[in-house]
Amino acid sequence: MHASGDSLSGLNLEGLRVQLASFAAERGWEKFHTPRNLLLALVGEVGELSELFQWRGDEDARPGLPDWDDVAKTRVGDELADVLLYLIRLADACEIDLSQAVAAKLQKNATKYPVQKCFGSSAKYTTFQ
Ligand SMILES: Nc1ccn([C@H]2C[C@H](O)[C@@H](COP(=O)(O)OP(=O)(O)OP(=O)(O)O)O2)c(=O)n1
Repeated sequence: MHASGDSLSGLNLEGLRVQLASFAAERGWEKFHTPRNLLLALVGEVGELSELFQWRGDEDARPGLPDWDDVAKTRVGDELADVLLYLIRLADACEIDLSQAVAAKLQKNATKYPVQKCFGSSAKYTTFQ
C-alpha cells in the first residue's frame, strides 16, 4: 500500500474496536448499535462512497485518483473511514473476532487461488477447481 507513516501508524483493529465501543457507550448509543442497525449503517456508508464514484467512468477515476482535487479525495477518505468503523463495530456487535476472521480468510483465499492457477486471470476459483 502507498499509505505510510503517521496516517496508518495507529490503525489497529483491537484498538479501534475498543475506541468505538467507548464512543458509543459515552453517548448512550449501545441500544442503537444492534447488529442489524450497524449493518444498515455500513451499507449506507458504502452507498455514500459509491456516490462519489458514480457516473464518472473509469477514465475519471484512474488508480490514485490523479484528477480528483483535495476536497474530493478527503471525502473519499471520510467515507472509507465510515465503512471501516461501522464494519469493526458490526463485528464487535456480532462477537466476531475480526482480526482472527481476516487472518483465516486470507489463508482461505490463498488456498482457493493458488498463484500457478490464477495468475493474470480474474476468473472465479470455481472455474479452475
Ligand atoms: N448512531 C451513530 C451515528 C454515527 N456514528 C459514527 C460512525 C460513523 O463513522 C459516523 C457516521 O456519522 P453520520 O451518520 O453523521 O454520517 P456521515 O459522517 O457520513 O455524515 P453525512 O451523512 O452528512 O455525510 O459516525 C455512530 O457510530 N453511530
